[in-house]
This record gives sequence, structure tokens and C-alpha cells, in this order.
Amino acid sequence: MKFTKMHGAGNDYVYVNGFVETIEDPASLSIAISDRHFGIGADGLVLILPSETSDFRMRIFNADGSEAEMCGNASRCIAKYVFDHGMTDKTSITLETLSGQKRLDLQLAEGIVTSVRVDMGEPILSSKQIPVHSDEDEIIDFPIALDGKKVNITALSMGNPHVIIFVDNVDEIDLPKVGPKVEHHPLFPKRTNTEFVQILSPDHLKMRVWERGSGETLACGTGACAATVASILNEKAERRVTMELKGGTLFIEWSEADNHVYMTGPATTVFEGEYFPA
Ligand SMILES: N[C@@H](CCC[C@H](N)C(=O)O)C(=O)O
Repeated sequence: MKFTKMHGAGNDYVYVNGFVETIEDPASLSIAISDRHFGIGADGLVLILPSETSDFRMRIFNADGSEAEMCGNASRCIAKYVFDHGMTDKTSITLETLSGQKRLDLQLAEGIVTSVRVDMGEPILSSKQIPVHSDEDEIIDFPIALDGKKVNITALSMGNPHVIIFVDNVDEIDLPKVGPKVEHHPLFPKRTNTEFVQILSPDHLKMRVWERGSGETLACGTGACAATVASILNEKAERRVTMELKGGTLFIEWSEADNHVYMTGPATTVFEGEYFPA
């Protein structure tokens, strides 16, 4: 199986061209190839597929084999992949995902993709749709019990579920300990991604992420968008922010004009190779 290893701000996936390769069991393949010792090493698997409704279709599998509805960093990498591999000459590309169609705008310098802007659509605040088991309509600055302590959370969906917790210093968080406790908290029937967010200034935020199904990753695009929206809802940030993540920087805007969230960031090819399934 031919593959390409790519990353967006350090969030690394194995990309497989589904126009050429047939993958019968992507969930098991994702578990195998994601292993950083016995596999290729990645946060998961991304399939680039034909679509009947958009230019391309994405399927994204976490390192534990679970399929996610959406991935912000992978959508930028897909834009670069299809352009660099001559699968399109469009610089504005539509992408079908399990959370609807997204638009990807390539930014080029002398024909080279320098960054990609993704229209991530509208954030979903309704508890039922996120989903959160709660009688509250929305979960904004809402107290929950975590490890016997009271913690205030904001929950929302960017197509996939996110919980945001504001902290004074993200570097002091014991993420491998607390991340799984939020991910598997009984409030979240589909589990959740979790972002710990530090406000450096109203337009400059820093976050660390514990991803559902993959653990700590160096960046999460949907997570950066969710963290920005939560910061605005909690009156901690402005509409346009620079988000510092462990693996790089993303620029996020929650537009007042159309209520859509726009994410701009890098997409990098690391290497191409051939994988021999066991
Ligand atoms: N890294 C991604 C999100 C990947 C899916 C996520 N772990 C989930 O299960 O929802 C991003 O950049 O958005």
C-alpha cells in the first residue's frame, strides 16, 4: 500500500489515496500504522476518496481505530495532497466529511502551497447535538465534578465534540492523567476531545489538546476552532486569534458576518512510502 506521511502543525497522519488503493478495514489499519514502534507512526489514518457531492471526500480514523466526523489539520493536508499530486488544479476545493461539506482555500507562493484556509462552518452549541448528557441547552462555563474537584467547562461541536477548560498555565497540566478522565466522562456519550486553554492576551491563546481516540497530539484544528469559540463565549478573547499549539501556530477567526469559523495554517509533506501489512 502506497502512503504519504503529512502533518499540520505537528498533527501527523498517514494519508492513503483511495482513488488508487482499496482499504478493506480502515479501522484496523489505522491502529496498525499509527503505532510509533511497530507501524509507520501517526495520530491516525486519513483516506482521500472520490465524492458524489464535493471535489473530494475525507475519512479520518483515530489511532485507536475510531472514525471521527471531522479533522481540521487533515483537511488542510488533503488540500495540499490533491493539488501537489495533480488531482486538481483548483485552488478552492470542496471536501465531503461526516460533518458536512467544507471549503479549502489554498494559499500559494510561486506555485507552492504555503498555507490553507478552511471554512470550518458554524460551531454547534446545543447540548443535544454536541452531544452532552444534560438538561442544560448549552454548556458554557458549566461546573462538573472531575476527580473529586469542581471544574468549569465549555462544550461545543465543530462537527466533532470538544470540551474546553481554561487554565493559568497549560504546561502545568498532567494531560495523560486528566485527559482520559474528561474523554470518558459519563456526560459525553460519544466521548470528547479536550482542550486546555491559556489566555496570553485577547488575541493570543495557547492550548494543549487531548484528542478522543489518539491521546495528546501536537495540534488539533477543530480543537483550536472550538477553543477560540469558547474563549469568545466566555468573553476572554476577540474574534480573531493566534493559537499557539505544541506543534505550531494556527490563525482562527469566528466571523460575525456568517457565524462561520475560519482556520488558516500549514500543511506539510514529510515522506512517501510503501507499507506491507502483517
Ligand atoms: N486532529 C483533528 C481531529 C481528529 C479527530 C478527533 N480526535 C475526534 O475523534 O473527534 C483536528 O485537527 O481537528
